[in-house]
Parts: sequence; structure tokens; C-alpha cells
Amino acid sequence: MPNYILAIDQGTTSSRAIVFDIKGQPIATGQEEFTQHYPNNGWVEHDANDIWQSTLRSCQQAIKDANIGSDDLLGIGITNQRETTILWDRESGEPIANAIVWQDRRTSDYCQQLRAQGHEQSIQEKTGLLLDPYFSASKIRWLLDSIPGARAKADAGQLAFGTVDSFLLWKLTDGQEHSTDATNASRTMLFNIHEQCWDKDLLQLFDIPESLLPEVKDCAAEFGLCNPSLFGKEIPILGIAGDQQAALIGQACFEPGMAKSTYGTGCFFMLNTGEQALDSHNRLLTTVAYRLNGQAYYALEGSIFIAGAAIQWLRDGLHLISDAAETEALAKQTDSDHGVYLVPAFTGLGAPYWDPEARGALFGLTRDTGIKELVTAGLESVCYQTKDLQKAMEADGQRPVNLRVDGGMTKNNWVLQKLADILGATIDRPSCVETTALGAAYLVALQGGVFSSTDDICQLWQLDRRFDPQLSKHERDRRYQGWQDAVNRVRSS
Ligand SMILES: Nc1ncnc2c1ncn2[C@@H]1O[C@H](COP(=O)(O)OP(=O)(O)O)[C@@H](O)[C@H]1O
Ligand SMILES: O=P(O)(O)OC[C@H](O)CO
Repeated sequence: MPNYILAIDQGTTSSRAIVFDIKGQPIATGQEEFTQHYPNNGWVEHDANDIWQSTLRSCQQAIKDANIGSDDLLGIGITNQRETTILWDRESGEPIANAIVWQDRRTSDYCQQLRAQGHEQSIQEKTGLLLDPYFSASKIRWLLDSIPGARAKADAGQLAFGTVDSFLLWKLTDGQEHSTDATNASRTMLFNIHEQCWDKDLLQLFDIPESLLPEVKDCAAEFGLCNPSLFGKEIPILGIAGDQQAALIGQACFEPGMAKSTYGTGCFFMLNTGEQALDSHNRLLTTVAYRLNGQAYYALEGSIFIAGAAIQWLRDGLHLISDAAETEALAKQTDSDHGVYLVPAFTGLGAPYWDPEARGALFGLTRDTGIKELVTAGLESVCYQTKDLQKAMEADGQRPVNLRVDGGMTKNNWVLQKLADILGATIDRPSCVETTALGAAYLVALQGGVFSSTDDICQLWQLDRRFDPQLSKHERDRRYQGWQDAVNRVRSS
């Protein structure tokens, strides 16, 4: 049996491919950043061909650096930035416009209109999602109505819609496969997460023809064979999951009550609720965590749009640091009671506020405030935002035992200690923080017969370091109160 797996992790700012061995050890990585397009205020686009080409080159690089042949690959797994919307021509395979990225706010008014017409509750009941431009449905509608000729072509069955996984699959299989998995489908706002099918009422509401949509499969499934010209041989594609769901799998959070939080550009906190799709009464999302052997498992999710991006802003916008790694030493030098709060609502606030009109602010500045206090406030903002999510989960009756963390920011030990202090919870960092790609690789191992069940994945999870809370409850509450006051001052309503 081949001993390696190729995992594609197509993210918001870069495409990455990692070759893992079948025990989940990373062997080689290829990575490429690509251009972000901001054609209008609040608009964010990607050229879908950049997504494809950067992914392809990353795969070729990883295979080359791993020094393996395509015969050594058991299969390919795909994980991806979610919700980002692509429409392409079925005949030519060419996108009809740039991809509309998950962060894009152009359909804000349309979502507001649907809310005013009273559609939010039924949408939430069917999809687990809140009416926000974040999700794919309003983006598809915008493309159909705004790109000349798009609607006529869609009505004639000539167009295909996909989230990024689906578009990559189409490209990898040379147009043979138009599929997605249940986790990506659950982020479109067109998928009934209880019945596990596209919802006819929602298709009608958003005026989207069903012929656009991909087939929805389990996360570990036969997704076709890649075109042999790409890597020298037909390699089966055996796993797909949205990136946050893949991280949940890579973190082996398979029991109800287990949770992970990923700190990259944004932060995504997910708590497994098992076979039960829990309705949130506190503005969290209900989403498909994974679907295996036809059984869907669910999660509650809190999505924060700005986490590591706040550190990027301190670096690239304010030039206070030259490298994100410098933040740890600066935070250690800062008086822990410095009193400065940064609310990084640069693109509005995500969960649990869902306030697209809110904007960022700094509070508590004094004559003594300097670079280190601003940097520390940036790091702490990520911890306080996670606390907001923890409170919302608790109000929904859920409290994770330990929180498993991953993503670029979790290299920072100071942040993780602060997170433990502010949450009053134990934080566990695994030895492999490439959990997103790892999750995709594990899906391939499940489908390829290397693992017989998710129990095999649980056995591979290893702790690198545990962070226990050290702050008194009184101090924790006092500092969090300061954060809540700051957030209330930036909210638009
Ligand atoms: N040592 C660090 N301390 C704080 N933030 C960091 C550190 N290293 C990286 N980051 C932040 O982590 C983010 C990168 O994480 P990554 O998981 O690669 O993100 P993504 O997959 O969203 O591109 C960047 O926003 C960066 O600012
Ligand atoms: O590409 P990332 O890692 O920023 O993740 C984006 C999320 O999937 C958006 O929902």
C-alpha cells in the first residue's frame, strides 16, 4: 500500500500542500501566497485561476521536496477556506468572474432586506446559519444578477457553482467531478443540515437554479481521480472538509463537548455536539462538523473575523513591529494591568455580535501608552474575543472540558497563557499545529483503509504543552468587564 498522503490546504491568503506519511507526520510542504483584490469598499475577491495555479504548484513542490513518486501516494485530501463563492462555465472550466471571498460585505443590504422580510428564523432553522453576507447564497445571487449573461447561462444549465473545494476538484479531475462534502455545503446557506440535502425553498428564496449545485458527499468518500497529466498518475481524491472542520478532525475532537479553536487570520471556535444539531440561542452557528458513513455530526461554531490579522495590522499598518514573533517579548515586558483595549472590528464584528457596521477602536490610552501596550492589547483582543464565544457557548449550555488550539498564533506561549487566564480554562496545544491539513490527510487515511475508525485518529493526537489558568476569578472578571465596555462603545446598534 502507498505510504504517503497529499493534503491540500487552500487558505484565504495562501495555498499550501503537505505530504504526510500515513502516521500523520508532515514530510514536505509547498506554499504560495496569491493576490487579494479589493475592488470596492468592503469587497474582497480572489482570481479563481490564481487559487488553482498556486494550489497546483504547491502540490508539485511538496511532492518534489518529499522525494516521492506519485505511486507512493495513497490519495489526495482537500481542505479549504469556506464560503468563498465561484461560478464557472461547465464547457470551458473558466470562472465567469472573480471568486467572492467569505470576508466580502457587498451583500450586506440584501441580507438586511431578507431580515426585514422576516426570513432569518426559517433560514436559521434549516441551515444553522445567521443572515450575514459571510455565507455563499447571497454571493451566488449577486453574481447571477450582476455578471452580464450569467443568469441566462445558469438557466440553460451551462454554469456550475462551487466553494473552493469543489472548484479545485473540478480542476483536478478535468471536469469529471462536480461534488462537494457536507461541511462545505453547510456553509452555503442553501443546504438543509437536518435533512442533508439542498433546500428547494431556499433555492427559490435566493433565486438560484438547482442545476448550478454540486453533488454532496461524505467527508471521506470517492471524489474521483485526478488527471494523470498533473502528477504523472491518476491519484484518487478521497477526502474533503472545510478548513475549520478539518482542524476539528485533525485535533481529534470526536466526542460531544470536545472543542478546538484555530488562530490564523481569523479565529474559529468549534464545539462538537455529536449527532445532535443544537440550536444556538446566543448567535452562534450550527454547522456540520463532519459526515462519515452517511452519518452527520454537528458542531456549534463561533467565528471571529480578526485574530492574527490584528497582529498583521500592528506590523504592516502601524509598523510597530517587523515580525509577528516579536509580540511575545513585548507582551512579557508590559505591566499586566496596563488598561489598554483594542477592539479590532476592522470588518465589523462576527460572533456573537454579527455587527457588520461596527468599526475598530482603541480605549484606555494615557501619556504612558507605548508600542508594547498597543501590541499587548492586540494579542489580548484575541483572548477576549474567544471569551465572548466561550460565554455564548455556556449560555447555550455547553462548556468544553479542555480547549485544543492550533494555527499560526499558537506558537506564541504568552498568548496561550493569557487565553487560559482570561477563559479560566485549560488550553492544550498539540505537537502538530498543522491540524487543518492533517484533518484532510486523516480523511484520506479513513477512506483509503489505513484507519478503521476515528479511534485511530484519537490515538495519534499528542500534547505539546498545557496552559492552566493562573489569574484569580476577581481579576479575570474585572479585566473582561473592561473589554465588554470597550465592545459596547463600538457597536452600531
Ligand atoms: N508568534 C506569533 N505571535 C502572534 N501572532 C502570530 C505569531 N506568528 C504568527 N502569528 C499570526 O498568525 C497568523 C498566521 O497564521 P496562519 O495559521 O498561517 O494563518 P492563515 O492560515 O489564516 O493564513 C498571522 O496573522 C500572524 O500575524
Ligand atoms: O483561510 P482561513 O484559514 O483564514 O479560514 C477561513 C474560514 O474558512 C472562513 O470561514
